[in-house]
Amino acid sequence: LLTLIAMESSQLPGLPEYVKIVEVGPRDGLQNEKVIVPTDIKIEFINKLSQTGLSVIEVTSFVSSRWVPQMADHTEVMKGIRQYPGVRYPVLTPNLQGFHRAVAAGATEISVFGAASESFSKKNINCSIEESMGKFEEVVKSARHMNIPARGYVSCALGCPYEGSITPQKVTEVSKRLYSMGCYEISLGDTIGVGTPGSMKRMLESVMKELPPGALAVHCHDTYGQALANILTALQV
Ligand SMILES: CC(C)(COP(=O)([O-])OP(=O)([O-])OC[C@H]1O[C@@H](n2cnc3c(N)ncnc32)[C@H](O)[C@@H]1OP(=O)([O-])[O-])[C@@H](O)C(=O)NCCC(=O)NCCSC(=O)C[C@@](C)(O)CC(=O)[O-]
Repeated sequence: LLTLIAMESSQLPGLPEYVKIVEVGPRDGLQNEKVIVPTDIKIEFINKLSQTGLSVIEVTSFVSSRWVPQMADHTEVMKGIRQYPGVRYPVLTPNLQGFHRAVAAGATEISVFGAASESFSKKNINCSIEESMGKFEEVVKSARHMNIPARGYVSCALGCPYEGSITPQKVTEVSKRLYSMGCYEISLGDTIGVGTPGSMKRMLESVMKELPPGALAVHCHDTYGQALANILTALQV
């Protein structure tokens, strides 16, 4: 699982010179594993990732353990990892409760996570898109007061497991709200991997009418083997 953001333009036509990788394995990779991975193994995994040259590693989620049991040890993981110089360790925070717990555990960067699909928002974080924006406003405002950078995810940017197609306009609208409230980077998630190079291009062209390309990332799941093609397209748009 990779989240990529292209920076600057390259000598090669259509390809960027530099690509930022946000490693999300310890969080997104593990969150759906049925067997609970022991905390010390997670810590060792993250410490090893830190030694690979990655500059951003998403560590865990400060969510409800009833909803995501695999992330119940968020505080122990956050406190237990070795934080290497030059590496950032963001965590997911859906609301103020999660944010305060994350900060208490030593988090110095956070992400809020919304959706462009009403049904997905309800199933994932138990509230409507509108309600989620209110919660995220509170989190991002508190983060800004503490000089903690905030990212924003938009799930279902290329399709929803419950609603099917999602319009690029809806993705643009949600992205714009997250950016306007102070998220420095918006990660557009192909949550169920149904995107194609064509739908990726259409969605990004819409979002890029409202947001600077440098503030955009893509988060591609490889469910149908399309992630690399979709990422390549995103780098070229
Ligand atoms: C958001 C909630 C918490 C709302 O859950 P809720 O049940 O609506 O929350 P609530 O405010 O009504 O409170 C109910 C109980 O939850 C507790 N609670 C309330 N907030 C927290 C918190 N932060 N941490 C721990 N506990 C919390 C709260 O204290 C209370 O406890 P009780 O009084 O009943 O004992 C819940 O729906 C949840 O935890 N959802 C998790 C969703 C999740 O982690 N999904 C996976 C990540 S998103 C993703 O994978 C997509 C992404 C990012 O990768 C991009 C892509 O691929 O598209």
